[in-house]
Amino acid sequence: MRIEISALHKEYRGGVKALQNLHLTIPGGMFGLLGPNGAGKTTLMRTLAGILRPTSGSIRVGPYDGTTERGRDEIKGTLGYLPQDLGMYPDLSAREFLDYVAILKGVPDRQARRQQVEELLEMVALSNVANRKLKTYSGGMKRRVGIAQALVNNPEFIIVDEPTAGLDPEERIRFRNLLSDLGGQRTVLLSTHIVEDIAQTCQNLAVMRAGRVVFQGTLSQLLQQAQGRVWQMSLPTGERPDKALTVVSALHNGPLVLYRIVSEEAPAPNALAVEPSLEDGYIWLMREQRPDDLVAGRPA
Ligand SMILES: Nc1ncnc2c1ncn2[C@@H]1O[C@H](COP(=O)(O)OP(=O)(O)OP(=O)(O)O)[C@@H](O)[C@H]1O
Repeated sequence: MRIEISALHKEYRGGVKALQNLHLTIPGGMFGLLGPNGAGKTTLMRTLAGILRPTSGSIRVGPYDGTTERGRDEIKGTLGYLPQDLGMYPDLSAREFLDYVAILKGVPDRQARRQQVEELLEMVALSNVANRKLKTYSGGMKRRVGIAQALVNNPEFIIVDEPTAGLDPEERIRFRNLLSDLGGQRTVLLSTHIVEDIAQTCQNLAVMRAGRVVFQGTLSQLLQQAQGRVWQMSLPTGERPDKALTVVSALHNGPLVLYRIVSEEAPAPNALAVEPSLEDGYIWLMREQRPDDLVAGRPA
């Protein structure tokens, strides 16, 4: 399912312009949305999910028009949403909770519900603990229940907002793999400020800053932007690179410190250009570029 957003604005009461002239095309499959806290990602997710009304602009989700009341209802019918702050009833078991969500989502037949709930529990590897109360679950298990509730009724479009925050590395990898599997047949929009989550799951991504999309393209296009702009140089401990430079990392090694620096020009005559990582590309977008230059292939 293809999603087209154009000239989207959202201004909150009180005058905060959370989305400003935002253009974005999500082709289908896994799609990453990366941006710092406050960039407007949650506002965009909530607007796409029909929870917030845009101030102006257009949204199309497959055949549905997200700017009309009817279109928003149709989108809700085809959408699964895992918000950042999903409320769960701590005294319900995962099985009871999913059954409850299925009732809310209009699966009236008890047998059909039971079958769906069992399939979902299986998919997120929680069948063997499905009768335990949710309050006894770890953070990672709760996220898996969260994705299971988003999958009730097999939606074509899934929005997942910051799903791996607070998870340990093993659970994070497990959750990412689960999302990648889902992206095989659906459109999955994954919003995060964790660069590694996107690097491991999405070929296509957008980067947001201050309510705008400042980059849209593939991972390799983002890396290309940072090509020739990532440097390594060593300085004796106690000396520091110029304050104006963007330092990505500093690795202490005996009497020397190895700095990784993102900069248009070589930061020192002996600095070596190195291959950029996705994190470097992201830092480059955040620190060095102007928003208007950046959307791959078309203006912001
Ligand atoms: N209900 C609201 N009323 C007023 N301003 C809001 C509201 N919700 C969000 N904002 C503001 O809109 C801007 C974008 O916030 P949003 O939550 O969409 O960003 P985000 O990229 O999702 O950040 P985070 O990762 O911290 O949730 C921020 O300046 C925020 O303070």
